[in-house]
Amino acid sequence: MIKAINLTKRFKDFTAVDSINLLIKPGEIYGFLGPNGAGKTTTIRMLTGTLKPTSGEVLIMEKSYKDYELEIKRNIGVVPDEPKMYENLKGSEFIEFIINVYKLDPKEAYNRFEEICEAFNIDYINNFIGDYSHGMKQKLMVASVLMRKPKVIFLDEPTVGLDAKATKILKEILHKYKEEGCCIFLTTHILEIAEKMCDRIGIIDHGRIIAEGTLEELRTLSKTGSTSLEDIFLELTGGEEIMDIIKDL
Ligand SMILES: Nc1ncnc2c1ncn2[C@@H]1O[C@H](COP(=O)(O)OP(=O)(O)OP(=O)(O)O)[C@@H](O)[C@H]1O
Repeated sequence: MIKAINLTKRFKDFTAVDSINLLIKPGEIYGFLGPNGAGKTTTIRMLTGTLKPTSGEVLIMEKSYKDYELEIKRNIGVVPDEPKMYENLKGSEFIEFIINVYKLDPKEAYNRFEEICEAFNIDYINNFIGDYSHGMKQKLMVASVLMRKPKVIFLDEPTVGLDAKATKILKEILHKYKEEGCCIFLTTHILEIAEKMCDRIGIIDHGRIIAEGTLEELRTLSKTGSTSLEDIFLELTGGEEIMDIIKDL
């Protein structure tokens, strides 16, 4: 469902994403991890058609953005790291806008939206988005994507700003969608989320995928025999040295 072939992005002479390959299937939750600045958001932006790769190719449901941009965009849902919404719209107007843009059946969409609002405690859609907190915007953005039930969902740091209950609900909904055959690609710094939710994990560092596999497969890469994703992540990305520095502080 999601395929990246030698995907590369250069900003002038800096290579942010360096020839990465991905293959993510229906019914799979793929966690994309990496230190700050590793290339996660740049990758998501290329996978979702908002940033043109320098070279390489992205295929979503075996189609490329070059030839099928609109069709792909109708079938994917994107929760960006910063929820960008029109601040002078009310939440209800934003939802109406989404229903119109995606030509959704209004009755069906509103029914689903209401259910999601109940689950996420969204009771503020008659207020202006400009007055929402980051978490309130994030919940509305997540709801506007889930309402459409897209076949492929990309989430960049989806739990940032969400409270514990909303995080739990999001995890449950994503699990349900995965069971129904949806393909989910998410980035997170919360390794516990990756550990518990993801079928496979890819670790990117300096623009290159340095490890990929199930949690079991990643555990075999640990030189110290550790089974915790946090230890494996730090081993692979050089974070262990930092622990030595902290000891000396
Ligand atoms: N438009 C841009 N112009 C120049 N450099 C950029 C641009 N966008 C991203 N970069 C650089 O590309 C690298 C990867 O950035 P990216 O946002 O993909 O990292 P990330 O893994 O998502 O990081 P974080 O976990 O901190 O969000 C960084 O060094 C960043 O400064």
